[in-house]
Amino acid sequence: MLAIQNVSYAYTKGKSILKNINFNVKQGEYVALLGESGCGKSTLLEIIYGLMDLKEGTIFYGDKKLLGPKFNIIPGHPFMKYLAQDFSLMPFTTAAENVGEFLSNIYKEKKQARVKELLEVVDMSDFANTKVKNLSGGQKQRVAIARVLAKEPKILLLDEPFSHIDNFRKNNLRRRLFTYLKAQKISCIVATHDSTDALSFADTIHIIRNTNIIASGTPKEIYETPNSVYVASFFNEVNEIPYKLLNIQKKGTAVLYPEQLKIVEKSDLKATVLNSYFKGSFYLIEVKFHQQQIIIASHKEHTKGTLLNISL
Ligand SMILES: Nc1ncnc2c1ncn2[C@@H]1O[C@H](COP(=O)(O)OP(=O)(O)OP(=O)(O)O)[C@@H](O)[C@H]1O
Repeated sequence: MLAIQNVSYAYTKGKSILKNINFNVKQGEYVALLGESGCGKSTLLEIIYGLMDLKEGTIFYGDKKLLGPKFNIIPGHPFMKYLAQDFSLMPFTTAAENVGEFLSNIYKEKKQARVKELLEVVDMSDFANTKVKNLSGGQKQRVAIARVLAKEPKILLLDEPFSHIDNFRKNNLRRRLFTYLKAQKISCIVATHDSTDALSFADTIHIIRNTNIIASGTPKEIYETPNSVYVASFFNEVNEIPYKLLNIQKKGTAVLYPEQLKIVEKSDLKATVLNSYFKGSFYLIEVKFHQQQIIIASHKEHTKGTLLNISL
């Protein structure tokens, strides 16, 4: 449906932000772009939306080549909506008016029903008649999400869509929004730092580093077989332990999440407890293993100085 082919970009000559980016997005697919701050996620969304002219690379929507502002008087495309980090709302009108701004006034009842439906998706029905300037940051963000959905885009580009929303609401909102998008077969590309956005909901994750996509796959593939510490560290704490310290006859270093190390009754591998951190349903135990500090998940707390037997 959407094909991003060999896209490269530099704001200033000789300083590449993105190099040879390639990926496809199918109808109804949710693609997450994950990467550290400044790696070019927003730039890529802006390019896809048509806010920048490309010197290298092409973007196709089906057979149609998408062009930048040089060729489009009004940048952007009718089938695609982009939610930037600044929301772009009208502060002096109500949440409902913002959501309905681009909907036709000819069919008033239809418009009202659509606005109501979308405010329900983002759990903002109670604030329908509140002026946007009187809403909190998170509430504004929810109105902005409803607004980009109003005209039933085929593709949605979301830049850190839940960054202002507290955890209590975030999980609920994510479930509602992504269920809605799947049901409507709306494709979406989300730029995020938040691993939950990606792990729990995305169909495909692309991880960007130093101008390139360095890992792509389903959330399960990327989580279970990360190709580097950078990739793994988006999802969890990570330990890098030389194989020889784990008594494994292999060159190199193992990349292990805390839950991949176990505390057992007996083992040749000994570690001394430095700290226990309560994480709600489990503890993270920081231990000294040889000269290294590593982190192990445990269902119970361990007191400082305890000698633990550990294994893989
Ligand atoms: N208009 C611009 N002119 C020049 N450089 C820019 C411009 N916009 C962004 N940059 C630079 O391009 C790089 C990528 O920025 P971008 O906003 O795409 O990153 P990001 O991954 O979305 O970051 P974040 O997660 O912090 O939002 C950064 O080094 C940034 O300083």
